[in-house]
Amino acid sequence: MSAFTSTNRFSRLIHFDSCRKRPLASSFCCRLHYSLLSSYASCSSSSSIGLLRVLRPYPRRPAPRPFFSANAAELLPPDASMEVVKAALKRCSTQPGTVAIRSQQKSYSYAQLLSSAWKISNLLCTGDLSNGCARSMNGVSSIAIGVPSGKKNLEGARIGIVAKPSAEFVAGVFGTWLGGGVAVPLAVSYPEAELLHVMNDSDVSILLSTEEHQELMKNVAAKCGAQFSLIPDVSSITSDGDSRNKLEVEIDVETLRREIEDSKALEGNGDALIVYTSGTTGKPKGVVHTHKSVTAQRHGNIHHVINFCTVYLYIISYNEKKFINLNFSTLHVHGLFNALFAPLYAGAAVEFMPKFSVRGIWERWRESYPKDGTKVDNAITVFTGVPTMYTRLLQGYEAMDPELQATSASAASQLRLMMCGSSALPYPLMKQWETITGHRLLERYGMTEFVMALSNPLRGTRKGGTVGKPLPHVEVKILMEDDGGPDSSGVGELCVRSPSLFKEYWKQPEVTKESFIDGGFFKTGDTVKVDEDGYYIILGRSSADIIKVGGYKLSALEIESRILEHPSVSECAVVGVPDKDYGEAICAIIVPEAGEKEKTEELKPPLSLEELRSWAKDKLAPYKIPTRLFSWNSLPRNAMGKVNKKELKKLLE
Ligand SMILES: Nc1ncnc2c1ncn2[C@@H]1O[C@H](COP(=O)(O)OP(=O)(O)OP(=O)(O)O)[C@@H](O)[C@H]1O
Repeated sequence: MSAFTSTNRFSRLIHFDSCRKRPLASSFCCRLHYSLLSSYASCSSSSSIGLLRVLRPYPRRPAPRPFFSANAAELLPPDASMEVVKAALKRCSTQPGTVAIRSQQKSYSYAQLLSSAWKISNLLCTGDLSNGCARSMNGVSSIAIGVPSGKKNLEGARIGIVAKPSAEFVAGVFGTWLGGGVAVPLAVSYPEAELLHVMNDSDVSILLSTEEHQELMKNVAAKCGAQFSLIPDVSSITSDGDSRNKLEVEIDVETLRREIEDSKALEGNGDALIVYTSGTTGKPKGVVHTHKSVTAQRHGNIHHVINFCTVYLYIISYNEKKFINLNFSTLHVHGLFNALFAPLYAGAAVEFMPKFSVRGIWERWRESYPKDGTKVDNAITVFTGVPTMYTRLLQGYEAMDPELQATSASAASQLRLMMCGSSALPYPLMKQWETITGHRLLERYGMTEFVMALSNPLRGTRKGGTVGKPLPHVEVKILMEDDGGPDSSGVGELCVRSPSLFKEYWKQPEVTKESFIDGGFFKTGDTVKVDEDGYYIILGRSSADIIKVGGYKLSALEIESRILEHPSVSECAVVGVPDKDYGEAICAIIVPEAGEKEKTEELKPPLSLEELRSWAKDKLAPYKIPTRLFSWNSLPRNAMGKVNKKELKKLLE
């Protein structure tokens, strides 16, 4: 451990790395009360938790030793995004038929994916429609663009990609990279105003999309002065590969490999992606990720790809080599890096479900592991989601009849790994999921700006209410709120330095500059502390989740997690609202359990403030108990399932 004082004399920076344990005793400063985890320490895994009224527990999985696999870093390749393409190319040479993507009953091999990407890249660069790759659909030519004269490739031009999660989406991204462009994934579901904001902000010059969105997207492209083109369909194994003989396929793959390698398209210098933040704390910002980060060079052999590969490297070293990962979103880093690039890099197949469907997921798990306990070919083995997805899946489970519950729980228990991230996983939700499926969710902490930084271990103790420890090569500091002395609360803003850090906020040099402190550490804006075992506890966004009541600073996430234990509460958000006496008052907004809603008479809320306060008396300190309560039918959430608390506060005004 090393501790040092920052340039701000009121702050103190505490420096950790992944190998070290907790730096300071975090005794509580008298008027700072953060105790997200400590309050759980006394919870048994059974009846005291209201939400745990669940059936058939599965045995806990054995939790063996090391926190992070020691040799993970040695396996990491030297640059980021393009490394995924290189790995795909290698795989298509050595195992041409290996499935990369499954979507809507079709399978696409690594070779088919790359072949399409290569065509897209050529067409983006040359505008050549004569090579037979581009098709004409309803009078709209696919890829009819070409780079401006005098340029050898796209030279960093931004290529917007609007497609549901599909082989075409992946081919569009890979094709953009091979052509030297910067991919800007855009959501089909964005309202037009938001699409226009992102397109204009990132100066998208070419918009790629698929046939089903072409009318809307042509319009959007025209409004932004961008060119529009369709992404050619990627041929699938059933429609193409099966009908040709093995030798023919192998010759094609070899030619493709040579062409791509000879073209130097794989060098991949410069910017690779612009991903927009969720906009939970403000307008979405364009986060620029590079192929090869400056940090990676500075660190010599430490590689940018680490974050999205690390988890999969663990899995690889675990036992079997074949995984199928279920993915619904390619818009944010969780879906894009963790559930797409990482598994493709690792040689897994990614199965896309066009949109999140509770029934569809349970069905897919039951199909994967049918009643008799057997596992089918192409069974889903890995699942990663945001907490709201697990809440919805639980609601779906509760609505099933007992027989279906039994087969569903049994199927889910047979997946190899279930992960959770992107927002706080409430402890009651984690426990309930574990009771039903036997999986203790592997919770991680990440951000658009660095993908992943902290993680509970694949093998080892996964501590509820914490996000584990820094991943290998990730360094973190806490910018302390107090003087960091012996009575310090240990609470402060988390700062991260990692080979995977983004390069900049697109066209926002000032904001970029302000986001870093000396030494290249990025200020996350999250308030954290470290527990006695060195596990990090996220107390919440400093700007939205830390409520200032009188002299106390309280974590909204802690209070939410407690309220969720109430048997009548299905969802909950806690915010601070202005209060003339105390500065802020604690306001809880709950969504009642479905059954409770039905039981409730029209005018009587399912849970009154008095009932909540009296129930919470022995669960929360008096100053943490809400003084205002609203019961709503749903909480406003963004595409990532996150509650935008700034917007929520406006609704309460
Ligand atoms: N496991 C986790 N537990 C608690 N919070 C988490 C976890 N993982 C991510 N987060 C929260 O999500 C944030 C990162 O999400 P993202 O990059 O999408 O930005 P956002 O905060 O949702 O949007 P914006 O930056 O536009 O406000 C983190 O800063 C943190 O607040």
